[in-house]
Amino acid sequence: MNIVVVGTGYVGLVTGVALAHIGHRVTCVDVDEEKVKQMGRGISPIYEPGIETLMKENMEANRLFFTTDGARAYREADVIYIAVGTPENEDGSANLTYIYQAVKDIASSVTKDVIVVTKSTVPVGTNHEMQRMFQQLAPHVRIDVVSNPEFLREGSAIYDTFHGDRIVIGADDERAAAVVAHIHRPFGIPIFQTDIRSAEMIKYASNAFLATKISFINEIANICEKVGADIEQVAAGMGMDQRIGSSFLRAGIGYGGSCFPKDTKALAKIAANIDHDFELLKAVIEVNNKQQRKLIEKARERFGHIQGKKIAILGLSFKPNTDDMREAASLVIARELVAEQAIVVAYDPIAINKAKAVLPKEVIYASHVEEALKDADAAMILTEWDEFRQLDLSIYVKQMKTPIIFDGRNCYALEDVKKYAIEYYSIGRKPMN
Ligand SMILES: NC(=O)c1ccc[n+]([C@@H]2O[C@H](COP(=O)([O-])OP(=O)(O)OC[C@H]3O[C@@H](n4cnc5c(N)ncnc54)[C@H](O)[C@@H]3O)[C@@H](O)[C@H]2O)c1
Ligand SMILES: O=c1ccn([C@@H]2O[C@H](COP(=O)(O)OP(=O)(O)O[C@H]3O[C@H](CO)[C@@H](O)[C@H](O)[C@H]3O)[C@@H](O)[C@H]2O)c(=O)[nH]1
Repeated sequence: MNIVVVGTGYVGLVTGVALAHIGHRVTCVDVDEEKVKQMGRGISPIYEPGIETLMKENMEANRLFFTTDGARAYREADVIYIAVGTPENEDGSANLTYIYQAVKDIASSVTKDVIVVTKSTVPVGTNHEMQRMFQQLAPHVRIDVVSNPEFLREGSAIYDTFHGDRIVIGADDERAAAVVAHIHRPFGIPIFQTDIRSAEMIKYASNAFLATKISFINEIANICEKVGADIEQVAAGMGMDQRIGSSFLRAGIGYGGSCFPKDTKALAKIAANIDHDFELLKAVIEVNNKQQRKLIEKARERFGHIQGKKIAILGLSFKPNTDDMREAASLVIARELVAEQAIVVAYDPIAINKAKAVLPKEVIYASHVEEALKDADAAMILTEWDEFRQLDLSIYVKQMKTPIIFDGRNCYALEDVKKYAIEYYSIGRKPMN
């Protein structure tokens, strides 16, 4: 079977590589010539653990190809996966420009029947609109649209693709659903087949639910700080109840990334469009916006004002093991610190290059942790990279002017911090000073 993947971002590239790895012949199409050139040399344009090894292996086995020539790829395809971006419009709704462009590109090229599988996250009704467009733009062939939302996490995308909890297939046509199920069967992951609209909704509802768990635990953390309870203990005790589950109960400075922020807003907008006021979800979003600024509040409380203070930021990406800066808490925090005329020195093991393009120009970059901490008045930990979790705490004492840590990801056990002359403020736990 000839499979084509449209868009080689986090989802498209991982999907293409994984489908090739289970034996399919896969051509990945992107409009970005530079990216395609890089991938043709076996270089991944994104940082994702394990991806380059799998890319090279499958390219060498002649199963994985990269091209900008979409027209040719679509002509020869049996199944086309769409994995282009669906970013946020100004009003919070999903921007479907790239989706509809891909539909037009495919419709103008295909000469035989084909199945189009939508991996991108799209609002309910979009796959049916795509189906309608195909019927109008390419009436000479049969094109079946299948919804197959993606659930991988950045930083563990390869693992998630091979070990996911479910593969959701939403289809109107049984034959098309069977073909997509057949393609995915080698993964050995349970397949949940449903109608298209439910499949589209499963994706938004799943992300909104996970975001709700995070905002919920963050609110509990905020209360813990005031009543003298410890959020780590509370989350551990809650998580032992299997009805609650222990995952996604890590309190911190909120969720970021390319999905939760935009997908929660898009779902609130989907609801608003049918005159449903999704109050709970709007509160989840509001709590997150406040939570991202928590360390600034703590610093203000501690210092009075932060003008002229040298602040070391440790961690810039929205989570560890990725260089993705989309909606990272560091964007909000660095901007606010710079606006208050603090001196900001930032370090991240992987994301500095991407960060330079989006953080204020006043931010100074360090090439290692010690350099960032040197003579700093305070450190703010924004991403829980292993490098920070495993850092010898004496380094803070040795390097900083005043060893004051604002830890937005609860990287250290309080008993460990207690052994050092460190002032330590974290999330949902008592301060150590
Ligand atoms: N990033 C994630 O972890 C993740 C996980 C699950 C679902 N999703 C969803 O998957 C979709 C893709 O997300 P992403 O983060 O991979 O996006 P991305 O922005 O990283 O990549 C999109 C790619 O599509 C390419 N593209 C755009 N229009 C094209 C066209 N007409 N033809 C060929 N290529 C085209 C772009 O050049 C880009 O390389 C989104 O809907 C997102 O919500 C993302
Ligand atoms: O207990 C937790 C878990 C996560 N986070 C934060 O939540 C954000 C998202 O983390 P994660 O879900 O691990 O990463 P993503 O790559 O954004 O993956 C989410 O978004 C993807 C895109 O839709 C989905 O495919 C995944 O299933 C979904 O987990 C990050 O900022 C994390 O720091 C917390 O604050 N506490």
